[in-house]
Amino acid sequence: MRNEETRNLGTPAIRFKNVEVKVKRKRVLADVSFEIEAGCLAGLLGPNGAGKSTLMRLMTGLMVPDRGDVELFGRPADPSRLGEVSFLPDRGQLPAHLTAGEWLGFAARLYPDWDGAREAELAEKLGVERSKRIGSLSRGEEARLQLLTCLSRQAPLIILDEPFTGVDLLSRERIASAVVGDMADGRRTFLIATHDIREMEQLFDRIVLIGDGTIRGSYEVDELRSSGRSVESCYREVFA
Ligand SMILES: Nc1ncnc2c1ncn2[C@@H]1O[C@H](COP(=O)(O)OP(=O)(O)OP(=O)(O)O)[C@@H](O)[C@H]1O
Repeated sequence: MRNEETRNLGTPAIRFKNVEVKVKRKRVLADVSFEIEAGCLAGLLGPNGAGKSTLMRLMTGLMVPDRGDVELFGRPADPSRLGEVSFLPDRGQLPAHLTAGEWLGFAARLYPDWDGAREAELAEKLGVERSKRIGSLSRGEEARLQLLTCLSRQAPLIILDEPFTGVDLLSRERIASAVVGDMADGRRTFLIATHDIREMEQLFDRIVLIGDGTIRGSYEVDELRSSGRSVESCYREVFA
């Protein structure tokens, strides 16, 4: 668990209350309620098609629920709050004709909260080559550039949807601890949807499990460990 003194234990960073979403008359989220405390690094875990990406899109305010409320830091999620949210979408596409360096220069002008010093430090850690054209990047290289873009902002809430898609095993481990773990100092809140449970397990403060559009449980990872369980064993118990 992060340092309690730096965690805001008051208003939750994320709050879903009785949220329902239908897409083409199919119920994708049903009566979803959970909270993530500010300063926490939380994992959103669940099988394919469980509703993780839908839930994350609701937080950007770019999608609205059919029922229920989504709040960030005590106020309704809304597109006007995108300045507070750094979002890495699951199928985001960067402009293929730009080089990585040109894209980063554009992003620095686009986002008022861009941190140039952090960008330089993370570019090194993530091994991003500025001269490469985005259209010529491999999936894993593009994923690193997406992560760099997202983490170079100072937004208080960071939402990452499958940040490691295409990234090789050893790099996933290194990026998880040296990049995400280092930044999770209790001052910002992370929600990360991932299937890479083993690499992320040590970093999570909380996990929220979702299956078939409903919340299957929300657990403090310290409490899980003190009852002799791991994130992976809990996932298996719930979804096996
Ligand atoms: N635009 C859409 N049209 C039709 N069905 C959709 C649409 N968006 C989402 N769905 C459906 O909603 C369900 C949840 O999708 P979602 O992308 O949120 O799942 P997920 O948990 O992120 O899955 P994965 O782990 O595979 O990325 C799926 O059954 C999906 O087919």
